[in-house]
Amino acid sequence: MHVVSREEMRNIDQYTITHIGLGGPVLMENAGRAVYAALEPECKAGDRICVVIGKGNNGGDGFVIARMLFDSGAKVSTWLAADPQKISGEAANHMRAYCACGGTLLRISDEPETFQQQLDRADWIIDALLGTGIHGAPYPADQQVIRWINASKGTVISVDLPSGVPANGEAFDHPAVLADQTMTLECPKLAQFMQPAARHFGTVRVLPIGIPNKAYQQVGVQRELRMRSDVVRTLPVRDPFSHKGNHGKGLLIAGSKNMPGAAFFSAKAALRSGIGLLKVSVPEVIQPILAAQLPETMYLPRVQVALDGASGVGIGPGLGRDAREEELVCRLVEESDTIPCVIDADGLFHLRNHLDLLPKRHKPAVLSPHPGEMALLTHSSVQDVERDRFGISKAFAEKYQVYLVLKGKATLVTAPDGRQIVNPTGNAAMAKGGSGDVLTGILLAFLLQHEQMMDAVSNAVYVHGAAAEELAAREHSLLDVLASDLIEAIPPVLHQLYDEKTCR
Ligand SMILES: NC(=O)C1=CN([C@@H]2O[C@H](COP(=O)(O)OP(=O)(O)OC[C@H]3O[C@@H](n4cnc5c(N)ncnc54)[C@H](OP(=O)(O)O)[C@@H]3O)[C@@H](O)[C@H]2O)[C@@H](O)CC1
Ligand SMILES: Nc1ncnc2c1ncn2[C@@H]1O[C@H](COP(=O)(O)OP(=O)(O)O)[C@@H](O)[C@H]1O
Ligand SMILES: [K+]
Repeated sequence: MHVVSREEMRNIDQYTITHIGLGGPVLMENAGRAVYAALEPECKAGDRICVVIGKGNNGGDGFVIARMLFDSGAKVSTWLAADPQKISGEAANHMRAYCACGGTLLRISDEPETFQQQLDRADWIIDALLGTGIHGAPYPADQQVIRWINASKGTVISVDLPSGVPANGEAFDHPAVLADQTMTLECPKLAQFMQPAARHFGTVRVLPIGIPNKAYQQVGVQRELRMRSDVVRTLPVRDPFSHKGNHGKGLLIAGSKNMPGAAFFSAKAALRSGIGLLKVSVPEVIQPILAAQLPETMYLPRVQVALDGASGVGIGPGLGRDAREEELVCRLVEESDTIPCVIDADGLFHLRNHLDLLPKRHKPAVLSPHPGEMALLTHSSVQDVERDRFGISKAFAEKYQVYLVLKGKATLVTAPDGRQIVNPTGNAAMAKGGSGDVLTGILLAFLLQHEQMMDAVSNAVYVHGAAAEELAAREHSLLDVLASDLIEAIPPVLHQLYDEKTCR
């Protein structure tokens, strides 16, 4: 499923209308019909529904929804936030169709008190005020309508976008609808994955409105939301005659005296994610503790680190920040030139002054910063990173020729050629020290078992988040999940995914 910017969505609509010949009224009819079909099973007989309509095409969708509700005998009141004379194009066609079917239009500016009363009594409020077309802050009259909607008690369903939210997710401080549910038309917009916009969406449903694939190809959309079916399709299949050497010989350089756990989490996650052989390089002082906890791996004293036949390397979790480690990180990034290399945490800290090593590699490295580390790598602030996750990731991945995993809610994976995949899994239970170390291990293991690096990285991020969801869905709350619990939830997640693979 594609993820689009405002401009891409407009071009896709335009291509569909002009070159494919599906007219604007058809798409609008499809959009309104899709929202109605999603809403109808949730409404009880006698529920009061208030449809709030703006001047543009988002309002046009609202007319279609109002018409279908009216025709079905629902208790619908339809409120216009604009002058009907100023409504034009497809929206005007659908306004006329609504009226021709016998529907009544009320203007908010004529009867603001009645509007507020009806909003207060409504079980459902359909927000079709503003969609992707808004520029800047909503006009003052619309801001007032938005405040009234937000003060209402009914369930607010936003059509396409919560009104007032900029589709590209730019930071804003003006009023915007706080939806309970957003029925996104055709495909998710960037705003759904960015702060502060994302908080306005409530739960999201994506409703297809019949845009053909050709339109996406023509516009050249390079962003996708990872679907479960993509993960199931691309997970590696084990050859029944395989042996441990076929599933990767990983070398993990992690952990220090004060952070032995980081090495443990990454190593155990790699083993749980299918790696064939794993060697962990830690300072000698912590080796006995780790060896007792994790007897499945081999150990290599930190002072003797060498690739020594490894087919993939993971560097960084809990590594430490001394000059010795900086040298080690640089050496390994250079020496592991032709094999997968995952760099995280302290590895990124050291690498920040040696980024020029990255584009020289034959096999692109995988970097997995959280927003703080990304700010360090780009000499910017966390706010700068969060303001433009998509743009900053793309520029960095292309410039340094790396796979970049920008972590957070909706972790974003970017390939060296600029393709981007948004991850849908995960929850706030992962907001705890050690979660990232688990991801490093899954990444290393998956890179050694997948054909395509983009699949390996995206599937690792998906499984990592799905493990947290699995825990929260069963015996855990969002408060009590530990990094070690995440590792123990990898098996049920993989079990389920492989089950789905064999069912196909
Ligand atoms: N065929 C299609 O393309 C399809 C589109 N679809 C639907 O259309 C939506 C996009 O429609 P859109 O482009 O008309 O924009 P929309 O969000 O309704 O409002 C823009 C209007 O608001 C105005 N306005 C501007 N800035 C403003 C502000 N700050 N505060 C207040 N008002 C402001 C501006 O007028 P202006 O004031 O600039 O004259 C303009 O008239 C999209 O989200 C989806 O729901 C679907 O039906 C599928 C087919
Ligand atoms: N609120 C959240 N929703 C979804 N995922 C989250 C959330 N908070 C953290 N995560 C995930 O948890 C992991 C945390 O990684 P990181 O910050 O590197 O942790 P650490 O360095 O402590 O191990 C990342 O994969 C991130 O995407
Ligand atoms: K809307």
